[in-house]
Amino acid sequence: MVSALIFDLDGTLVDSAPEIHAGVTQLLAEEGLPPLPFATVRGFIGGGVPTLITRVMRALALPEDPARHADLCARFERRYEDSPDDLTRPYPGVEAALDALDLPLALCTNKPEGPTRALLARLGWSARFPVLVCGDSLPSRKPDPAMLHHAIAATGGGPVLFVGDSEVDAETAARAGQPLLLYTQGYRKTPLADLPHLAAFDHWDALPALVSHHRKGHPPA
Ligand SMILES: O=C(O)COP(=O)(O)O
Ligand SMILES: [Mg+2]
Repeated sequence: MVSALIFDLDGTLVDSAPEIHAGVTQLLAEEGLPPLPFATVRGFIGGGVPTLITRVMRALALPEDPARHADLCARFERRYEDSPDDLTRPYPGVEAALDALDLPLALCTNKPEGPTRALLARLGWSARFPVLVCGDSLPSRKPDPAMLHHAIAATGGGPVLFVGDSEVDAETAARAGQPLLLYTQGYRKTPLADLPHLAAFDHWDALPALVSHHRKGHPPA
């Protein structure tokens, strides 16, 4: 019997790619560097801010420089938390689906805690997720399974269903031995068939019934 639902955030509950692209674009402009295409930056989302900045630096063939990387991460995160563009929106049907679920909900996101809390407050979602495990909550980030293990422990020990959108989420679920419900409209680049998952869904309207179907038997991942 499933006792909690654990959600990824970016690309799963919300489309944050326009905001992340705007932040990267401003950062690059401040550095006197050209912008990267939207689709390129969207494809860099999923591993957290340090991974995003590493990918941006590589895409522009910038030399590996840990001090510059740290500086760019810090500046990106400051802007991310302030969200001057306010471009991030829930995917269609998310709020109704969350309202319909009668299980404890938690977030397990590689987005840092500051921007996560600020976004939840802007969306009026702060009370929805009593448990938050964010990209800077623990020494490691997804796909290391520690974040998911932490979220499971904090929601009563499981069993859980993990809901995510990306290669990172599929690897995290597999390494944690947990079943994944895969949202197909996020930032995944790999064909669905190549990612381990219990079930997939294209629209949030389908999620409550999917959860009802899987919560009783809790089939193995
Ligand atoms: O911040 C990211 O890169 C991704 O965050 P997510 O784990 O919520 O998809
Ligand atoms: Mg995601």
